[in-house]
Amino acid sequence: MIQSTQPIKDLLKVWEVERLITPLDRHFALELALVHQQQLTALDKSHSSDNSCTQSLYKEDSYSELFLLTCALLSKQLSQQHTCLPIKQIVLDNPMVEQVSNCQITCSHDELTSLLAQFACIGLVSPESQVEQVAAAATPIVLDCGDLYLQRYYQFETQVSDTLIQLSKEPGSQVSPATKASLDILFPAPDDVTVFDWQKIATATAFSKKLAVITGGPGTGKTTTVTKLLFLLTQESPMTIRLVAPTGKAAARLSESIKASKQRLKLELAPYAHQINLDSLTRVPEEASTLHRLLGVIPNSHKFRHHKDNPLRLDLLVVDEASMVDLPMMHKVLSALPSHARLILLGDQDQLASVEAGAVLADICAGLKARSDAQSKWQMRYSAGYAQTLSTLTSFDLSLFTSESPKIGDSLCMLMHSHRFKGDAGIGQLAAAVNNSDKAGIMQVWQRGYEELLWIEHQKTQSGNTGLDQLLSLAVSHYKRYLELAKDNTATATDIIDSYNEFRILCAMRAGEYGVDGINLSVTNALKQAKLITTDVEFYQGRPVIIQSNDYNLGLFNGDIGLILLDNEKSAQNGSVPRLMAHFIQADGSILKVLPARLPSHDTCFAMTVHKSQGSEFANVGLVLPLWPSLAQKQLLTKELVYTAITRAKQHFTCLGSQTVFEHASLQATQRSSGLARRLWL
Ligand SMILES: Nc1ncnc2c1ncn2[C@@H]1O[C@H](COP(=O)(O)OP(=O)(O)OP(=O)(O)O)[C@@H](O)[C@H]1O
Repeated sequence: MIQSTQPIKDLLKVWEVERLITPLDRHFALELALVHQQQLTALDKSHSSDNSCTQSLYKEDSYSELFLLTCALLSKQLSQQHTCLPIKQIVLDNPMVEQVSNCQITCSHDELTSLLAQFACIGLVSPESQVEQVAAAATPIVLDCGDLYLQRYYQFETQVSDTLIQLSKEPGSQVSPATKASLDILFPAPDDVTVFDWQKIATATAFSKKLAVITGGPGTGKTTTVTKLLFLLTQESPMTIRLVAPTGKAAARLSESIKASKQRLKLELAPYAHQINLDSLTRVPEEASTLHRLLGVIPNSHKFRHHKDNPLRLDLLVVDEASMVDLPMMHKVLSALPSHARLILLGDQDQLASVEAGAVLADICAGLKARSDAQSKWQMRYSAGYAQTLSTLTSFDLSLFTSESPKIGDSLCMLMHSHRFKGDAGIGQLAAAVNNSDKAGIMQVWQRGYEELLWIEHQKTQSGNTGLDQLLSLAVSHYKRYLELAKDNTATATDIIDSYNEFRILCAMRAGEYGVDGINLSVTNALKQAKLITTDVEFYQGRPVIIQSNDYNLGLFNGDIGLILLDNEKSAQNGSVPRLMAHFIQADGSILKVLPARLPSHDTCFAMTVHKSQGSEFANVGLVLPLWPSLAQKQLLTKELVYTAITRAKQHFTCLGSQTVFEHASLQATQRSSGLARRLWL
């Protein structure tokens, strides 16, 4: 059932050298092969008199070879952020997808599935088996519905889906005529009665359900909706509410948005002060923290203080930017949730999936699409009974959106109208066309010549790339402002950081001339030429830094961005000579200062990856796409990546690229193998 030019053990080394697998993948496969061998030896001893065909069959070398190959493929799959390996996706005549195949699996996918199901190291999940039984069997690998999992990921996925399903079945607050009256005040009837106010429907959902997932693109009103909901809830009874986001930057932005939203709500509700208790607006929390902080980091440990046996002390948890939350983290959050607590997930399901394994938010929303392709439209999926409840509460007839198999559909709400982008504005149009993989639409938007959009074509000549030069001039003109402000002793660190955040270059990848490394170097050189940086020392006034690893003791986390600035404040206090410190804005708006020498691993941050930009927004964004992407780079260029980059921009979006690469990326959707959508929706 397996043919190869060399033993798989040797091929693993070849594949590692060719970077088809990582050293970790090879190590992992060899370790599991060892466990397999030990189990065979144990079986051998216990069945020394047993001559059954199956026993002898599995001792054959080719079976061990197949097992070793399968383990390497599974590990590779996990390294690429999938949570499982669907056996049907294995390319039988070239499983490692080499230039020239060195090994083939000579049986069909079905035969392969049946074979793998019989390995002692692989636990088979039958329709009757319970999650606990599978865990108790403690096989390192699990085979469920044709998908192979590591036991750990299988547990994460099944427990996350079980908890979400359970939460979606439970009620939130009791609805009453007073709830309807308050909703009517919070959301005045639209002029056009045929237009549904999905914000009102989402608020009613999150009020009456224990789980609410409110998704939508930028500016669709997720924060506005959740502010109104929290206001409504605080009218009812006191509640401990916590607001969190995956990164410090996203938490700070959530805090800012809630504050602004509360201000707007106060003005909007002023005429109704005699009907609704405005005082409870002060009880709506504004402070947001990171998920790490919420769960309680234990220094030098990967475990958190809060977990199943020491749950969080809260009644309602709001998680913003949920698309950035990976499967293991979602598992930790759900495990730490006390049994009475309610959960609201906010996010944009079309954004890049999390940096680590899984695509949890996209999987949660997957059931609202008839098909998995980009053109398929979203459609709500309410149970008939709940549609009726929502219709009564909101006065919108939701009977059109019912389903005979709603599953978790009652807990979902999708906001589709962006209030940030004007209907005809370029950024919104381009983001929508890319999100729909609409090739003709993308071309039309670029050709319309919107003031908000600038296309720069790579123009490679013998002496350089004039396209890149144009982007660098743009970068110099933007970064000049904050670098000059940094020299002004009267400017505060917050002012300087705000000015720096007006512009950012985003790259599709890290390495290469057009990756983060190359572009950071080019921008630094351009700023030196413009005399805006006048030193070669590592830490200079105004150097932007991005943290690359978590340092729980310092309170700095992967992706945090700060500026090296003179600590004028301290010197004004004690009269000392100001010294350079790294300044970071915290989620609560305060500044964290760290000695540059104490910073954990970090890089310069004139340019950053699109991945790291999630949860942030900038007035002006410049996206850099590679000129001639390699095959591996092409796989990373997806519509989610381009969409995320475009939607980081509030005022101007510039792209340095070539038309073919932009088009290729916009037409390619991210595929993350996972069984979560199936568990939630089938
Ligand atoms: N129903 C509405 N009518 C008019 N303007 C609205 C409405 N809802 C939201 N807005 C405005 O749209 C802007 C974005 O709203 P909000 O911050 O709530 O969206 P969001 O989805 O949370 O955005 P982001 O994706 O940036 O987090 C705000 O200026 C808000 O005042």
